[in-house]
Amino acid sequence: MSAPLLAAQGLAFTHPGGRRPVFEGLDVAMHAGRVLTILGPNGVGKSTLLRCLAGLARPSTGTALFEGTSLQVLNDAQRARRIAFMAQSAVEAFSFTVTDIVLTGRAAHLTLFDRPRAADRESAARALQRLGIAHLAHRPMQALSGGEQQMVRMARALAQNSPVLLLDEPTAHLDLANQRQVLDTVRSLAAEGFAVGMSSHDPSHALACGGDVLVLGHTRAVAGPADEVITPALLREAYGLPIDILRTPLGRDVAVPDFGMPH
Ligand SMILES: Nc1ncnc2c1ncn2[C@@H]1O[C@H](COP(=O)(O)OP(=O)(O)OP(=O)(O)O)[C@@H](O)[C@H]1O
Repeated sequence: MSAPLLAAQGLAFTHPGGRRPVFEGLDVAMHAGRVLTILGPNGVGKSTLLRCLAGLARPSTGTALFEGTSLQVLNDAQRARRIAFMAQSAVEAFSFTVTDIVLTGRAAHLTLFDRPRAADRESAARALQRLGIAHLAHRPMQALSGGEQQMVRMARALAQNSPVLLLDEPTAHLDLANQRQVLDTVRSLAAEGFAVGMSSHDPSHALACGGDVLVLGHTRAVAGPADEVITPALLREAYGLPIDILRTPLGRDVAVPDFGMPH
């Protein structure tokens, strides 16, 4: 396989004043044309890791490298031209329209005094189209549902057109069809050569995207190709309940947790 676009070795992160590291000794490699899905229970450190990989949080040990260059030596615009990051939640300037919000994803391609050009507007429109939300373009962000806002924030990350995309729970708040839309988009971005990293609470998403997976557990992290690493035993270890891997009539492997049964 080619050299990774984004890589980190021996990464550790401890919150200021924190007694224990959130994680330590983590190795991560993201390749062009491949998806990396980060799985693991609540609070295990998925968002923290994504923020370290995006250069938005400073690891206590190790550093993330984009094509061998430490993110720490890049300024905000240089970093944003390499890595687009979608946070799990964000406070938006709600009076803006959806198009205005998506256009902010183009900021790294503009100087302080530039107004968005036709090409920036086209990028924004393409990102909305791609996620099937072009009809929302002129709506005020304020008037959208939580799931619609989430799709808009993903469109903003797409409009940034950076070779690495890091998406923190891009399927949170979404109905099943919109989860499918996001997964289709993630797969097609990888097919176009982007390196896409995302966190998820659903191991089926990692199986559906293929590529690599990093399963963060409270005692260890396991990484490798999704179809090899994701086993019922590892999922049980990570989440603490029985989880089967079943094949659907369409031949897709899905992870099915045992949620118990009615009394
Ligand atoms: N500012 C902070 N100070 C101290 N600890 C924090 C702070 N922010 C987060 N944490 C802790 O860091 C750990 C990792 O949090 P993080 O948000 O990365 O987990 P996560 O795996 O993304 O969780 P979730 O699946 O619930 O979104 C958690 O135990 C959390 O309580």
